[in-house]
Amino acid sequence: MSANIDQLQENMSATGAPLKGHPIQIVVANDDHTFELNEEALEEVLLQPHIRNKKVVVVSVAGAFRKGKSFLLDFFLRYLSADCSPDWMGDENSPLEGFSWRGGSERDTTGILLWSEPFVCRSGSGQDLAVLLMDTQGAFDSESTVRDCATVFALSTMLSSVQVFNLTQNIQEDDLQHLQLFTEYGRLALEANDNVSKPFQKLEFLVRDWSFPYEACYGEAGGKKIMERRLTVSNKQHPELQQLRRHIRSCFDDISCFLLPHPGLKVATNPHFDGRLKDIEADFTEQLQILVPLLLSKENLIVKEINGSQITCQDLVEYFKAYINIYQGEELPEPKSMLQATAEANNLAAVAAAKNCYTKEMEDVCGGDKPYINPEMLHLEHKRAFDRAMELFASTKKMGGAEFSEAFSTKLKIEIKEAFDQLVKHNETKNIFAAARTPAVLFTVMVVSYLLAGLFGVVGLESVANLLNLIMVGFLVLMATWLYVRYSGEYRHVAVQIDQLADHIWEKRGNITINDGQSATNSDISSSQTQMIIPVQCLPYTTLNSVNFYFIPISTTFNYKYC
Ligand SMILES: Nc1nc2c(ncn2[C@@H]2O[C@H](COP(=O)(O)OP(=O)(O)OP(=O)(O)O)[C@@H](O)[C@H]2O)c(=O)[nH]1
Ligand SMILES: [Mg+2]
Repeated sequence: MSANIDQLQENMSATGAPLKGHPIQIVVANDDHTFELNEEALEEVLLQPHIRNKKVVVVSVAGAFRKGKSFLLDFFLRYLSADCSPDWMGDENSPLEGFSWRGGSERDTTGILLWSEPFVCRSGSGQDLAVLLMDTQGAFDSESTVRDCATVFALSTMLSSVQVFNLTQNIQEDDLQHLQLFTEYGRLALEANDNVSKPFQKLEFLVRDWSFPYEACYGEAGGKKIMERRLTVSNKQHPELQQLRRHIRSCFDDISCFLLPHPGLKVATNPHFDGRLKDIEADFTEQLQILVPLLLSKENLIVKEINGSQITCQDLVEYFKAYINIYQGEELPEPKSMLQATAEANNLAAVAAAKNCYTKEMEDVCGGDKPYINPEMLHLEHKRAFDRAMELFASTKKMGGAEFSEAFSTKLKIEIKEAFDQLVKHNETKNIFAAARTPAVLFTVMVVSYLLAGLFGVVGLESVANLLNLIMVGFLVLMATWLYVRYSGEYRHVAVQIDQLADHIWEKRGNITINDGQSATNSDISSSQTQMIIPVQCLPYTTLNSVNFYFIPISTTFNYKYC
């Protein structure tokens, strides 16, 4: 199928004119669900000297798999090969050739293909245009993800001037929903997304096997009737349906519809059918003779436009490269199936409800107007509220199954943990002792420095006394600065630094105890975490030596014992 451009086949078309060229895979679908551009092949097709500077017309056929897309494209090929002559259908015994098509239930076309030889056609205005035919991988086969289908549809819509949306039997609501999803995926990728100009050009709904000609006749007129019915927005419709219709209309400059009859049982069911006209119902070929010129006759050709300017084959190469890059990257959100999107939505709703339950419970315990609560109690309350929230999440009916919900359950746990951390911090700020920690620590250091300075001054160690005085002044400045910042609300980062220093000293509080060398007992040292004991014996006796002095400031820091 993925033939090489070097091996130019020269098939004979049904009209007797040589069918020059072959299908060539431009976008390759890899097994790991990535898409790759075959740049070399693309350039060989589009940079041929006789067409590279010509304006380009790109006609693509896209839609569900196994619905006769490639088969239809081969009739387009016949028409263009016959230079749009009226008897382009040719003789009734020639097999249909060109893009690979076949019967059976398994998918055939993968990725995106172009016909290797663009057709040069003179437009109604006398300009020579290069016409390209694009075949696409069918959507919704069992091997493709939603993302694969959306990527192929979006890429082919972005790169074509006419997108034929191939449907069977009717235009159903799910067809419109998929069209909405796929076009939105394409629109998202386009940078010039101003929501005013329409991103794509012509969309042709092509309904195959139309079985109700008594309701709407085959062809364009019947198609128009059906399309108006399906795409009309009315106030009676649910807003969701209205929005879907507006979205589709806002994506394309022109939308039309064509109803094709069933081609007959030989086409649909005979494994030996090779596309010859004599096996196809006359109704079908008659309508085909109307449809193909509607899309490809010289007067009806639509040049590919991007951002309002017509582009050449050479420009198209660059757009192919740019667009495929977008779909190879991670910047676009993952398009989801309806079930997945719905399951995600109701799991997220369950997470929100459970988190709300937790927040409400905790607000009753330690909300903004509630007083400080003991941290252990707070932890117990948190556990209770957490269990209730998790129970609520588990008991809420959700789509997607237990495995799918697992990720959301983890998300809920993380969110509750974050909320609890915030509550703990908030609770801390309500503790007036904690709030007073910084000034208390600073004040304590000042007083201790002052007392020790006096002590050292008396015994004649002036330099030590001066150093301690300096420390005291330093802490006085810190205290003044801290008070100013707290009062004015300016230079808050300075206050944060001072708080950190105070916290650091606070944390070391239990480690500094001045003792007389005797072993400390619980009764004479209030801090049970004594680790470093500095014997006061190393200090000379002072006037204070007879005073048993425990200096324990508010919420206690240092334990000094002078004997
Ligand atoms: N019922 C019906 N069958 C058709 C029609 N046109 C072609 N077929 C048959 O549909 C089968 C599939 O044709 P293809 O052209 O390979 O279909 P496709 O959409 O390209 O399939 P994939 O490449 O797998 O996406 C063939 O057996 C055709 O004979 C049609 O209008 N109606
Ligand atoms: Mg195909």
